[in-house]
Amino acid sequence: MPQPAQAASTVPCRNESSLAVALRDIKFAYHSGEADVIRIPQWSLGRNEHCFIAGASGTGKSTFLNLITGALSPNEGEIRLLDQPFSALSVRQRDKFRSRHIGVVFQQFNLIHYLSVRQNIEVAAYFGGSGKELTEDKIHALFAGLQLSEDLLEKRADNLSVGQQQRVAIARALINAPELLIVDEPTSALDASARDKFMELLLATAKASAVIFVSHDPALAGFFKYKIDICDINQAARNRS
Ligand SMILES: Nc1ncnc2c1ncn2[C@@H]1O[C@H](COP(=O)(O)OP(=O)(O)OP(=O)(O)O)[C@@H](O)[C@H]1O
Repeated sequence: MPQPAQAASTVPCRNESSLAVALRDIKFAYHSGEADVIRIPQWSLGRNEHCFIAGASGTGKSTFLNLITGALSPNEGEIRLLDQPFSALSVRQRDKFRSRHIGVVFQQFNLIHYLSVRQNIEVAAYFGGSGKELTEDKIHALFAGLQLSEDLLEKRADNLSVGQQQRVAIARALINAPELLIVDEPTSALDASARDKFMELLLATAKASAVIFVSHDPALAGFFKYKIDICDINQAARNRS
């Protein structure tokens, strides 16, 4: 069960090599000449640390996640992931880095609906460089950890319940044992007891990864030691509100 929510806390500073994410002097606007949507002088997350990020609509949570996954590039500043200069990599290098080191669970899960569950996971494993034999073992372990029946493996993704899709999306995100897991508001379709169970499974399965978890739902903050409001780190949102 979640612990009661505590006051927002930031992740303490560490030396660079122990960090999963390090942001410095980040500025981002969607169009040149427009006001910045993101302005973060400094923020970091240690390896194996799990951080909950809340924030009102429009304060830049999705933009922040897109910068960290490399879907967007900062106009200024540096993003280092796992002690690598991620934002300075070419698009191709960034794609490769993402496949190998970052797992993402999207709000809408983004499973490939016409592929089977197994194929969805194998595609991620292929791009992440995991071997086929290893992948079978990992699927087995992940399905056990996430309490998913292996009978689902040959089902098409669009024939799953929402709860099953969520857990398959986590299995897919974790198949390459990513050092960094990014989760964007995945519990909105669940009732309170299913949501708590989901959180427990997710965080236990991702124990060895750094996790950034974004949600509107303050009830989920209690699952995390570190919790912040995006406005605590994003000066652009703070100045707008
Ligand atoms: N593609 C885009 N082009 C221009 N502006 C955008 C674009 N996407 C988002 N914005 C703007 O950037 C700001 C931050 O949006 P973002 O989606 O990151 O917020 P959010 O905190 O994730 O919101 P929500 O909780 O509603 O999903 C908003 O003012 C939004 O209008």
